[in-house]
Amino acid sequence: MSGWTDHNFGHGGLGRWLAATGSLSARLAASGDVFSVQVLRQGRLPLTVDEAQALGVAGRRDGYVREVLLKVDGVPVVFARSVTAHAHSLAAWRSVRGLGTRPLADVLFRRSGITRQPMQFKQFKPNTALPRQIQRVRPGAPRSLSARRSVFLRQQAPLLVMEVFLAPPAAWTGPVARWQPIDWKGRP
Ligand SMILES: C=C(O[C@@H]1C=C(C(=O)O)C=C[C@H]1O)C(=O)O
Repeated sequence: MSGWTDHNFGHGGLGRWLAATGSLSARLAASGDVFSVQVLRQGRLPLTVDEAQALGVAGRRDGYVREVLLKVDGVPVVFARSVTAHAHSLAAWRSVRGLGTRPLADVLFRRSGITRQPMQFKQFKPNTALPRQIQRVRPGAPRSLSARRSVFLRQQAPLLVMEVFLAPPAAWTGPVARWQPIDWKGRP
C-alpha cells in the first residue's frame, strides 16, 4: 500500500497549496522576495518500489533522480523529488539533466507537448524514511509531512514529481513574514 490518495486531506491554506495548479515555484516566488532552488542530489540513483510502480519501471530499479529544496527568502519550504526512467532522462526528459538551479517548472510549464495527470496526496508519518531524510537537510521541519505528487507525460514518457511541504500547516496561511527563518519548534 503506497499510502497515496486522490483525496486532498489538507485544510485551509495548506489544503489550497496542496491543490494548487500551475507552477508551485511561481506561487512560492510570489510569496516572498527571493526564490531559489538548492539541488541536493541529481543523477542515476535507486528508485523506491512505489516510484518504480508509478513509472511502470519493472525489474531494475535505478532511474534518473533530482532532489531539491525550494527556498523563499533563504528558508527551505518545499522538498521536491522528481524521478524518471534512466532511458527517458536521455530522451523525452533530457532537459531535466541540464537544469542546475533553475526550477523544473522552466521545463514543465514552458514547453508544449507536456500533460499532467491528477494530483495525489500523502501524509508521511513521523520516523519513516522520508521524514528522517528531510530532518537531515531541514532540521526543524514538521515530523509528519504533507506531500503531493503527479505524473507529467512527454512523448508518453512519465516523470513523477513529488513535493513535500516543509513549513508547518499554519505557515501556509499567513503572510510572507511566516517564511522568516524562525525555529518552527515554536521558539522565535
Ligand atoms: C514542477 C515545478 O517545479 C518545482 C521545482 C522542482 C525542481 O527544480 O526540481 C521540482 C518540483 C517543483 O516543486 C513547479 O514549480 O510546479
